[in-house]
Formats: sequence, C-alpha cells, structure tokens
Amino acid sequence: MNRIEASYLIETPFEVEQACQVMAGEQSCGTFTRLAAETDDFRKRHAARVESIELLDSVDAPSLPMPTRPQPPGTRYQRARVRLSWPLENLGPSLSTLMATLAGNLYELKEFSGLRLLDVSLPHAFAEACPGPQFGIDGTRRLSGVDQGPLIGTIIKPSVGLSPDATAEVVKELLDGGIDFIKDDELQANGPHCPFTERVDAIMPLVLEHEQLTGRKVMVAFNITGEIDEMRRHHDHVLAAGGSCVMVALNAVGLAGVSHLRRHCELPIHGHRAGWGMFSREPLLGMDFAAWQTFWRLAGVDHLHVNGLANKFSESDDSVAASARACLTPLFEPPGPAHTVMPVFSSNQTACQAIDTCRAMGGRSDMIVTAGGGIMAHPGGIAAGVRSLRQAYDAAARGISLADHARDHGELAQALETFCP
Ligand SMILES: O=C(O)[C@H](O)COP(=O)(O)O
Ligand SMILES: [Mg+2]
Repeated sequence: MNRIEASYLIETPFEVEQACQVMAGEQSCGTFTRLAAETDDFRKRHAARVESIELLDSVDAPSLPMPTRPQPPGTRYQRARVRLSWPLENLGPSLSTLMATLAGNLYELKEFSGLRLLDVSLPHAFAEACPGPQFGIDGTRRLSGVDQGPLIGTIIKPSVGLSPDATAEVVKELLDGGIDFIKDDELQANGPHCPFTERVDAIMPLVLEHEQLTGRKVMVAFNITGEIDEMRRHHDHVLAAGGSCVMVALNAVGLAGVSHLRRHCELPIHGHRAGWGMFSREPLLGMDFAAWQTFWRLAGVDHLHVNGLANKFSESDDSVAASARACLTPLFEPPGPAHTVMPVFSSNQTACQAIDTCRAMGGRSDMIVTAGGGIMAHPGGIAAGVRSLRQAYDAAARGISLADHARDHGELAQALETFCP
C-alpha cells in the first residue's frame, strides 16, 4: 500500500459527497478556488481521494456551532463514515506532517458541523522511518522482573507538594508493600519544591537496595517532561542512577519531542495522555484513541495511558477497554513491526475494578495498573494499599470473586469496604 488512509465520522448540512471533496481538496493540492497549476494530471498525482462514504443517521441540530454558515430551521445534518486516502509522495513518512494532514485544518472547514478522525492505516515506509517502541511489552517485563500478570503500580500522591525526601519516604512504603511500578504524577516534573535530580537521588538508592534484597528492580517512571535539552539531561541522570524508566506527558511534549527523546533514550518511555479529553470528549470532534495512539507508538513510547474502568473522568468502560486492546493490536501487517505497547490503566483505580479490568483485557495480562488514591488512601496505610491491589488482581487471575478472596486477605477486605461499598 503506497497510500495513507484515514476514516472519519463527519456531519454536514450539505451534500455529503461534495463536502468530502472539499475536505480532500483542502488537505491535499486544492484550495477554495481552482488554481492554474492544478491540472488534471497534477491532481491525479497529489489529490487526496474520497475512497468511500457510508451514510449514517441524520440529526436536526448541528453538533458543533456553525457561526459563519448558519442554516435555516428544519435543516437536517447528515452523518457519515468516510474514508480518504493520500499519496505517500505528498508528505513522505513524516509523523508531524501526517498529523497536520490528517488532523489539521479540516476540523475548521465550514462544510462540517462535526468531524472526527477514527483510524489511520499507513504505508510500510512509516515503519522504516519512525523509531517505534524500543522496549514494548517484553522489555518492560524484562526490566521490571514481572514475567506474568499485570504490573501493580501507583502514582506518587499528593501529586505535588512532597519534597524529594518526603517522596522517598512514600517510595519506601511502596517497596515494603511489594509494588512493581511507580510513577511521578504528570504535574510533578521539576518543581522547585521537588527538584528532579534531588528526587531521583533520594529514590534510586532505595530502589537499588530493594533490588539487592529481592532480586527485582522496581520500575520507577520519572517524569522528565520539559524542554528537549532538559529531557535529555534528566533521562541521562535517571540512567546513571540505575533507573529503568522515564515518563513524558505526550501532548505537552509533542510528537517531535517524543521522537527525539526516543532516539536518544536508553530506557522505556511511559506515555501519559493528560489532555486527552480535548481530543475525545465531544463525539463529533477530535479523534478516536485508535487514531491517536498510532502516532505515539510510531514516535516510540513503550507504555500508553488508556484511563481506567469506572474512572474519575467522563469516558465509558467500553471506550477504555477498546483503547487498551488498541495498544495490543499490531500496527503493521507482518512482516512489518507490531509495535505493541503496554496499556496503562489509571484514574480512580482501586482493588474494586480488578475483575472487570481483567475481563476487559480478554484474558491478556500485559498491562500496568496504577492506583494513586486507591493505594495511598488505604486505611491500613500505603504498603497495605499495594497488597490490596495485588490480592485483587491475583483473585481475578484465579477466577475467584473479590469478596471470597477478601475472607482471608485482610488488606483486600479493607479496600473493598473503603472503596467499593
Ligand atoms: O496520573 C494519573 O494517572 C492520575 O493522577 C491517577 O490518579 P488516581 O489513581 O489517584 O486517580
Ligand atoms: Mg495524574
């Protein structure tokens, strides 16, 4: 396949075919008027094509405001699923230009009262040009020493406000509880009250000491989100301190920032998706996770946040489950690389969601589950919080109900009472 393909959900009060031709033109060699240089032959080589249109339902009000093209009362707004394609020759295998093409100015076109990017299929040239994940699932399991089951993890909470030493005290309790994975919150990178290098230097000796005792290095995703030179410096600091993961807030750092980091990086990259709601919350705007994650996997993340079941945000469980499965779906047909990454369940996670989360994963256990409040606010303390989560996921793996398992697992019993009354 030498064309880039993308599906969209669109809504328009105009003739659908014509509106889609405007979209294809604007995002390739056309503009609002035909140009002399735009010969038929030129178009044949460079124009985006409308490959298919599947009409869906119509509605009586626009999903998005149309201030520059208000429609008379009684207008119907037709929805459709459309597939467009572009010649690779237009942009080459450039991730940034791909974003500007597939998710660029088309959102603002007057023809549409709704437009959402659903999925993307790319020519093999992208697999060759983009770095892709360096560690992925296998590398994460190898470095963390967790060869099966989910990685039981947490986010340091409170997200901000703890000094490096206070953070290290929390880490000590997490290690005592048997945690597999710890991450900074996305709000804590290099705050003056908790400077990055001091935080790493306070935490890593504890992690290494714990490794001496247990033979397992707990993976700590230090948040290196920042300027390019700062990210490189902080990555190097984590590496030199014996750390095994770095984290970035993807939307804050951008595609070019992540690809650059990936090319420099010697550690797994934990991708936090803070800001995702901007892309996803309005059903007729933005993009589906299936499309969004394609970009970041190609840029080279190894872990990707997918929200969590029964989360504190506005996303349905079905959508979260679909996102997790998307991370585990190969990006290219063989012999191309699969580029699968670890889905990270996070947001309001406690012992309560364990069985449903395992079910949503359809029997696969390649996931990181991070519970911040769900561990830190456990009535028995932080170590007990870790144990409660582990007990819940053990029960889920063994097909035992949480209530049954809680009979002889006190920490789980306390968690169920506290978080899922
Ligand atoms: O960064 C995250 O993933 C969230 O802050 C999750 O925090 P919570 O587990 O306390 O909801
Ligand atoms: Mg957070």
